Amino acid sequence: MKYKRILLKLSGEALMGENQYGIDPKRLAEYAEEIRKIHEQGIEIAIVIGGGNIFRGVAGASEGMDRVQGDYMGMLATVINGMALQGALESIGLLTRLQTALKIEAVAEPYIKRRAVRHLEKGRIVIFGAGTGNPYFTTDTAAVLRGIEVNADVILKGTRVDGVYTADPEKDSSATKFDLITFSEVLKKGLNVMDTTAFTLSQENKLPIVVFDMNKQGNLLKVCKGETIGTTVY
Ligand SMILES: Nc1ncnc2c1ncn2[C@@H]1O[C@H](COP(=O)(O)OP(=O)(O)OP(=O)(O)O)[C@@H](O)[C@H]1O
Ligand SMILES: O=c1ccn([C@@H]2O[C@H](COP(=O)(O)O)[C@@H](O)[C@H]2O)c(=O)[nH]1
Repeated sequence: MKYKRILLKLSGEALMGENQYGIDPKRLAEYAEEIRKIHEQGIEIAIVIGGGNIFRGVAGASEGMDRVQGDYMGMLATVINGMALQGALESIGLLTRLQTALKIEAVAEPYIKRRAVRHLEKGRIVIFGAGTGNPYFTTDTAAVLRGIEVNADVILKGTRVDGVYTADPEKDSSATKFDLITFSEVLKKGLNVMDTTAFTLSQENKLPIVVFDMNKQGNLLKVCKGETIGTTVY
């Protein structure tokens, strides 16, 4: 395997599956199965999951809600997704821990870096919920932050697009995909597959990101084997 320890970023929106809102149990089960395949290869797995299938602070703010209030709601949405993923992983026999940046002690451990690392060393899958715990951030940035903190080898951004394109492929059908691109180019060209803060933090800490299609069976394992899947940002 190419990586010993990974930080997997899963899109909240992707959890909707074919639905318009919420969590599709079928999609959740598929993701759990993909994660099981890499776990059995001995890879240490930390996960950050988004909340876009439930709530985003900017969406609330655009309808008159206080932005900070909305952001905390978004962070709580990521905890709901984290709990759902935890349930799906445990139902197929994987050991997990959910740690949250906001204290919700009845359902999760508080985020403690040293403890997270110990869980990883013991082969437990660690899910980080509630993003960074601060408003005005995203779970992409949280993924890079936690990736750096637990010393992951790479950020694997599993999403519904199969890489970084010259423009948003969902809006521009003539956009073409990069196999490899530098952080500087991504930032200079304003490619928005992740937010600028996430890319900058990764660049400063020399932590590569692989953007790949998580909805294609076997892709996660292929990325971990080092096959050329998606786009590597370095
Ligand atoms: N240059 C680009 N290359 C590839 N994707 C791009 C680009 N610009 C914008 N995108 C968009 O980036 C998005 C990445 O998907 P993703 O589901 O991870 O978004 P997200 O907002 O982080 O999700 P969530 O908040 O639910 O976790 C896609 O919707 C894709 O269309
Ligand atoms: O560190 C963080 C992470 C997230 N938020 C809020 O949660 C939502 C959902 O996260 P996505 O990354 O968009 O999936 C986000 O829109 C923010 O409102 C946050 O405030 N801080």
